[in-house]
Amino acid sequence: MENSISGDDYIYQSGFGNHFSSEAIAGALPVHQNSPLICPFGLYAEQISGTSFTTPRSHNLFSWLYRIKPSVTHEPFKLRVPSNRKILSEFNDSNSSTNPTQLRWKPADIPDLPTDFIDGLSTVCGSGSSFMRHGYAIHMYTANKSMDNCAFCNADGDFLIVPQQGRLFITTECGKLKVSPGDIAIIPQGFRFNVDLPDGPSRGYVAEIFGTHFQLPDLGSIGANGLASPRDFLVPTAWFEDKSYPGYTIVQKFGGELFTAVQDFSPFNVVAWHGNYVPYKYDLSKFCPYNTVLYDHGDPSINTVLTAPTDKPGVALLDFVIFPPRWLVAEHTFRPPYYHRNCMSEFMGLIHGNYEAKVDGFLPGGASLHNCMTPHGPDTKSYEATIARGNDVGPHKITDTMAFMFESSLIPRISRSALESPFLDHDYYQCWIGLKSHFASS
Ligand SMILES: O=C(O)Cc1cc(O)ccc1O
Ligand SMILES: [Fe+2]
Repeated sequence: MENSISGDDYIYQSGFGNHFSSEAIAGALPVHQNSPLICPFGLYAEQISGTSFTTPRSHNLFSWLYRIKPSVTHEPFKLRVPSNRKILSEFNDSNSSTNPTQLRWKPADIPDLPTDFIDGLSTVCGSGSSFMRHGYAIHMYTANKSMDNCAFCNADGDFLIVPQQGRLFITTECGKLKVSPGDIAIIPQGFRFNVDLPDGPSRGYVAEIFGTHFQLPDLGSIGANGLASPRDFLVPTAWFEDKSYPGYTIVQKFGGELFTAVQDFSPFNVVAWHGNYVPYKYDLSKFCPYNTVLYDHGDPSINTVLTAPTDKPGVALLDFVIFPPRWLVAEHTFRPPYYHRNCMSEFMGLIHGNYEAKVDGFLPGGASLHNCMTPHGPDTKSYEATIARGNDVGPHKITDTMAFMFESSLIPRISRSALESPFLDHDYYQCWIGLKSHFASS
């Protein structure tokens, strides 16, 4: 691949789970070995692992980075003051509550004060613990300024970032990712990255998973093709800067706390790398939805983009599911989502447009949480409108919509800041109160 220092910095390699290689300078990757006595161009070899060394090969994740200075070259980590106390990585009585009520949040305002991606992160809910390597956290962010002279490193888990407003130009140790609303980005545990906000005001959602990584769902009887195609996942190409940066700060999230370490050079000094442990992005409009073509409503699992598994087959730590534009064709069928209570817990967000189960109140940038076994479904207005349209509706395409769900088998606790948020919609329950009995026994 061409060096990206001049010209377009955003050159990608494609494929999910490949073992990639990338050189910003031809010849920078050692040939036939990972740790030569002296690496090409005098670079340092450094490995980053995403799984234990002995994880079976099918799931083993690691990359080799060839860099100008190794990432260890920094002053000691110190607890950052002030830390961002709104970020949680374990969930207990002291920081969060259980709550079976249907919860919904209006879109949060973008702050007036200068706020970067790190300071703008706030945990909504989650379960388990980053220390125990099992669990997840759902955060949201609002930000208005680029990260300046600093890089973020999350030692706790992988980030799946869903921008809703404003593009994110993310520089990683493997290269650069341009992520627009409608795209998602995955930054695996441990990678250093910087988020630049070219559009200013930005808002979005983050699912963080502890102890495992995202994979493509099995397709079962769908066959070999469909849903998210491996070739549509884009991985950066090597990009580096050989610059001294006095006071450059690494902000390391470790056990939910933020630590800082100062160094005098850019962490984006990787001239070449190879491996399968990589940041990547995916454009949700590339998703190829499958669905019912005759009658009834398919379960939302049919729209799974990525899944983070547990040890139990078919039971996800966290599924990332989307509700994209698509044709609805089912006959004599209530086409919106059915009423239901789910043993899994459902956090939903809306990237743009409207969601088919809610006529109003669920807005782009907002969120809802329907916890384990909490009843939910279409609001009164969407139920009545669907019934009023009757049976004879024919094929209909729903457009201008992109809702998504983070669905987990672990029951989330809700953070204090989310429950005390001025954006919490205290009247959410009202959207179902008007559902009338249509029962007629004769
Ligand atoms: O609750 C929701 O809106 C998400 C959802 C959508 C759907 O089509 C079926 C089940 C489900 O949980
Ligand atoms: Fe649901």
